[in-house]
Formats: sequence, structure tokens, C-alpha cells
Amino acid sequence: MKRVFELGEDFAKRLDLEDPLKEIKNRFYIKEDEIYMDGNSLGLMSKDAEKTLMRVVEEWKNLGINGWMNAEMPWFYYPEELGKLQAPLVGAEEDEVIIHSSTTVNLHSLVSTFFKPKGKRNKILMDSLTFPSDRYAIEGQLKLKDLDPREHLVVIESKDGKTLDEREIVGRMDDDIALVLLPSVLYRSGQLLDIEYLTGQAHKRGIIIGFDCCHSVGAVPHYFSKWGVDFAFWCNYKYCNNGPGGTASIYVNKKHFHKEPVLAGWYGYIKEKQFDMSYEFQSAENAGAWQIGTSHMLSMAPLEGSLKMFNEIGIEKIREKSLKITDYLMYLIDNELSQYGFIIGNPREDHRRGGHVALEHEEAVRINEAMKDRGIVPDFRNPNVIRLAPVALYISYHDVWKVVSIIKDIMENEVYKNYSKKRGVVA
Ligand SMILES: Cc1ncc(COP(=O)(O)O)c(C=O)c1O
Ligand SMILES: Nc1c(O)cccc1C(=O)C[C@H](N)C(=O)O
Repeated sequence: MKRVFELGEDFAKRLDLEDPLKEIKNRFYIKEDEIYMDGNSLGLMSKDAEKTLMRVVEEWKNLGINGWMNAEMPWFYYPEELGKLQAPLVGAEEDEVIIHSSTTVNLHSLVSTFFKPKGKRNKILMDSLTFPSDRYAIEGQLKLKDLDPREHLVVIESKDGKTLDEREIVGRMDDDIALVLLPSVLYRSGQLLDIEYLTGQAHKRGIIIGFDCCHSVGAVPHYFSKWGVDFAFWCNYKYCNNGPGGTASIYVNKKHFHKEPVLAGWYGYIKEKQFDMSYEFQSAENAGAWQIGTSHMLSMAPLEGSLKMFNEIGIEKIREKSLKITDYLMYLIDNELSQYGFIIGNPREDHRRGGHVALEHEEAVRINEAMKDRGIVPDFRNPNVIRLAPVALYISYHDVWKVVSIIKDIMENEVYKNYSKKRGVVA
């Protein structure tokens, strides 16, 4: 879609006046002197999330063990209830989503169910740009089955070091591949893969396919059930604003509910029978079967308030603003910053990009540090990317305009040269 923008500050203010989501930022804790562009790594706290967190804290205080059944939203059913609240964000049926554990643990759990090497079909296909934790976990999963990753892990390379070509991925979906695991949005370049196409092609070849959706859920709508995705997992601390280390999510397509959750635990049991304490495992007949142990109530409670906010607004509207505001950011970069050697590393087309812009520069580490000292919160990813996420719920067009003006000033006055080239431990 071709959007028309203008350069001046007044235009940014006009865009804010027309923004249907402009009031939502008042529901977040926003610092006056800071522009938070890092919601792709850790989302900000909303008052809605704080309220449900504090309610659960009070319930613990007042109810003790009775909170499992007597809390306002009984803790025993909380992961299922929040799963229902999150289902519309990912186009899933209510019982196909469960809130549980962490991203990497959920990957292990799902892959241990879905990777069933048989005869010649004994390899996993992934990509060379995925988040490192996924690569470590997949190699671990292969080793668990006594399969050497050097032989049984097929990695699709990237031609430009930033993006992936879906046709190349499909081109390697041969009959030795048992499972494909891909990211929805690449953590560095922000490329959004065509999940529907990849899923259809995998299934045509009898291959199971799963997605790591950490960088898309809460920013991009998904239609998992319609697309027939086999499984997916994601964290909720980025665009879903569930707080640091907040509990993650699992999606399992209904057609797989009969499958065995191999990393089994008592929270995956049929709920009504869980406290029978039988040694014979009877798996729940929904995504809840992939739970392992006790629900992390305090790491999940903020998500209740947050998801209710998402459902009140609707993910389609959030995507609409996200696309417009990232487009505006790219327009300002092209016009105000390209003369200083900046390159936009993410794809430009709406259907090929997620919620952040990947700003590349050979001095990215130092520029990133200078930006932090000027009240912007970006993040840096090796070797040369500054990620900027103008999150639809709490970033204004005027914020974006200010970010670009500050970067321009940093470059014009070579302020970045006062900073070290060494990146921080947590970048
Ligand atoms: C795409 C992706 N996958 C996996 C992870 C790891 O998540 P966790 O540390 O919550 O297991 C992250 C973020 O840290 C991520 O961005
Ligand atoms: N999970 C994180 C953490 O524990 C500390 C700091 C940052 C993170 C992140 O989520 C990083 C993020 N996954 C990324 O895309 O780089």
C-alpha cells in the first residue's frame, strides 16, 4: 500500500490527531522524558496488566491455597482461560492455545512430540537466521534421539544475511525432512514469512511444520486454524506486554490433540481427574496437554489485563497502525538519515514485515548508545542493526518524528564518536 507522508513536525502531530488508538497510551506507564522503542524485546507495563497482577497478589494474600478454585478467575483454570483470551490474536479455536512455561521449554516440549523420525524421513529443516535459542534446542532434540545434528539438521542459508526466500525453503522440503521449524518474523531483520504458503507446501509433502512466533504475536494477526499450522509457540513479554520472563504460549492444532505430550507432567492431565493422582497418564484433550508443571501464576497474571485490552481494540486495528507508523518511520529514515549511511534492513512490503524497523549502520553500536543517552530506548543486534519498534499501543507519530530528529542530530554533530565500540552485556 502506498501511503503519503510529509516531513515536518506538524504533519506528525496531524497523524496523531487522526490516530484511532491515540488514547491507548494513557493506559501504559510512559516516562515523560523517554521514547520507548524496544517493545519488540520487552513490552511496557500497562495499568490493565498491573491491575490483574495485583489482583492475583491480593488473592494469594487472602485466599492462600483456596485461590486455585476460589479466585476471581480460578488459578487452576487460568492457563486455559487466558488461552481463550489469546486465541483471537492468532486465529485459533479456544482450546488450541494454552499459556505455559517459557518459549524455549515449549519448543522442547512440542518438538519432542512432533519430531518422529521414521526410516528415511529423519531430518529437521530450519533456517540460518533463527533466534539462537531455537538452534540450540533443536540440536539438543536431535541428540536426545541419538541423531547427529551435522547430518540430521538441514539449515537454509540466507543470500543477503538478512532475509529468507520462502521458495528456497520449500525447495528443500524433500522426503528426508520430518519436521520444519521456522520463525514467523525474523528477530533481526523483521522479515515476516508467508506462514500460510509454507504450511501448505509442507503439508503437500507430508511434513509437519511449526513456527516460533515471538516476534509476531501481538503485532501481526495470524490465522493458524485456517492455515492448518501444526504447532506454534511464542513469548508474551514482547508485544503482548506480559512483563519480564512472563509466561509463554503454545498453539496445537486440534487435529493433533490425540498425540502424546512426550515431556509429560501432571498439569497436562485431564483437569477433573488430575487430583486422582493416578500413575497412568491421561492427557487433556486440548492444547493444555502440553503443560508440564504448576502454572506460573504471578508471571501470567499481567497477561489477563493485557489480553483483554487487545480484544477490546482488535488485532487488525493494531496491525493497521503498526504498518502505518513503521512506514512513516521508514519514510523519515529515507529522507532524513540515508545521507549518513543508514540502510533499512527489513523488507518494505506490508505483507513481508513485522512490527519493527531494522536500521543498519556500520557504527550501530555507538549510535545505539548515543540514542540511549538522549532518552530513546532502542536495541542493538550484532553486527550492525538498531531495532526500532514503534509499538502501536503506546508510540505516537510525534515520538517517531522525535526519534529520527535525535538520530539526525547525533550524526550531524558526530556525537556517537564519544562512545565505545563495545556492546553492552545485555545489548
Ligand atoms: C524468536 C525468539 N525465540 C526464542 C526466544 C527465547 O525465549 P525464552 O528466553 O523466553 O525462552 C526469543 C527471545 O528471547 C526470541 O526472540
Ligand atoms: N528474552 C530476553 C532476555 O531474557 C533479556 C533481554 C532480552 C531478551 C529478548 O527477548 C531478546 C529478544 N528475544 C530478541 O529478539 O533479541
